Amino acid sequence: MSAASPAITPLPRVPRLVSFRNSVALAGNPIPVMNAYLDAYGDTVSLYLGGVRPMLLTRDPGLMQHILQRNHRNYPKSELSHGIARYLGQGLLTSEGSYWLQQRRLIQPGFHRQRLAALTDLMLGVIEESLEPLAAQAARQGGSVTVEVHELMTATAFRIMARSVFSTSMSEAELQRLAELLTLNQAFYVRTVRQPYLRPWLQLSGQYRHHDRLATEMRGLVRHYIQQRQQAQAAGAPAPNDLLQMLLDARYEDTGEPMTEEQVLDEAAILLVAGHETSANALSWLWYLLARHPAEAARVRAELQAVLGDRSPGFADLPALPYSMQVLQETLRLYPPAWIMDRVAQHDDDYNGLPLPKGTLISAYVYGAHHLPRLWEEPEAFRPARFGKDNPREQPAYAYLPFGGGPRQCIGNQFALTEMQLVLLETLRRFDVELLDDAHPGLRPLITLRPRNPIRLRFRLLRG
Ligand code: HEM
Repeated sequence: MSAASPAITPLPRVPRLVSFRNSVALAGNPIPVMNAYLDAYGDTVSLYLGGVRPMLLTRDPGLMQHILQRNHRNYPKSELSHGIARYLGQGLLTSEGSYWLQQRRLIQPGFHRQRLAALTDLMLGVIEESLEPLAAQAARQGGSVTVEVHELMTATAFRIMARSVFSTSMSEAELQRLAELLTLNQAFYVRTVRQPYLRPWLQLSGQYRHHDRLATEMRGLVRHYIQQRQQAQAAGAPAPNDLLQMLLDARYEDTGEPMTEEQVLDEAAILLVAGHETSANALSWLWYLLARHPAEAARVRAELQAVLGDRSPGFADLPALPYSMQVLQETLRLYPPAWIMDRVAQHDDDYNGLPLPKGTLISAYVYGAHHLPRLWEEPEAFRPARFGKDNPREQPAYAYLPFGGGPRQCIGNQFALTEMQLVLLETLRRFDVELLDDAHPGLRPLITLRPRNPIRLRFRLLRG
């Protein structure tokens, strides 16, 4: 087959009846269903989402690169991604075309290294606030405390994000309500996508209206913080160095104008959502893996002791702690929070002989590529050494894409890696982390890949 004129290859198709029969299983946990389809039919397969919506599912790195990078102009996000805008607004994550590009150009500089370095202290403060009560409780209880790690990491990552955006601490009740509203709407949205046949009933039973009200409440909470900031500044308060200030200070290159309050609200809400749940899930899986693999935890601790001695890490220390980064990279391979991404063909196209007619919905199955035995030796094994400098990567481009790829790659990837590295190091400086329950927590793939069941671990104080 020549690269210039590849033969047209008919795409394997999961029969519609099989798609429909599996739609309930797919709604519960799509990962085993998708794996089974791809194992049976090949790396790219066509199926019916919920037995209704035709879709092309792929774990082929080449095709993923084609839609995300090489020919990205032809592949905007699909209605699956845009639909969430109903609950989140039109921010970077949900917008498209020239509006997206203008916003990306405006916001990208806000994530430069100096800002990240400036946010490090704030992150360390939040981590300290999360760990200190646990250390105190462990000390009272003879040296250890039981932790449900997904809850702890969600609260920590949410606080890090909320403080990075808004600086001033929100009340605990507001934080919790905000997190709850985001979770409720996300779960509802995913249900409407995976079980489209339920939509008429959800409409009739007032579920859509209810969730619209929750979205209004969420926006109200965020708006309150924006207005508070504007009032403080009008009264001459100094400007904090946080992401909200970055959004308020940003000026469009062509007009010199700032964003409207609605735009700032949309972008702030998107940062909160995109930035906390992804990291929270990655960190939860990280603790599960390290508790399962104490030798790996010991290796991270040895590295941090050698580099930091007894002190906390600063931003400048992080590059000197490569093994902690490898542990994160391997966690993101095994449990990529953004486990699937969707795009839709705007015009007729083809890839390596595979016709991709206008309107084709394509799901880039990141989890599938990260677990493909053809690409990864013993793909289910937790082996941070894979990402070592001395271990040349053998995978093709786009075999590993926890932060996506192409122009819509995650804007917060450095932010996330910094935050996660700090959580990892600060926790291991204080605690040994032990597994309480041998069972795998299971997967709950919503928009992000959560653990299905609680992950209960024992945090044992290292000193005192
Ligand atoms: C482990 C943590 C994270 C993971 C795995 C992750 C993953 C991703 C992925 C895969 C995309 C691309 C989605 C697509 O192309 O369809 C994305 C986009 C995005 N992420 Fe992240 N993310 C993480 C953390 C963060 C953080 C901390 C922030 C904010 C501080 C953030 C903000 C965003 C935004 C705004 C976008 C949309 C960018 C655009 O379309 O221009 N993410 N993220």
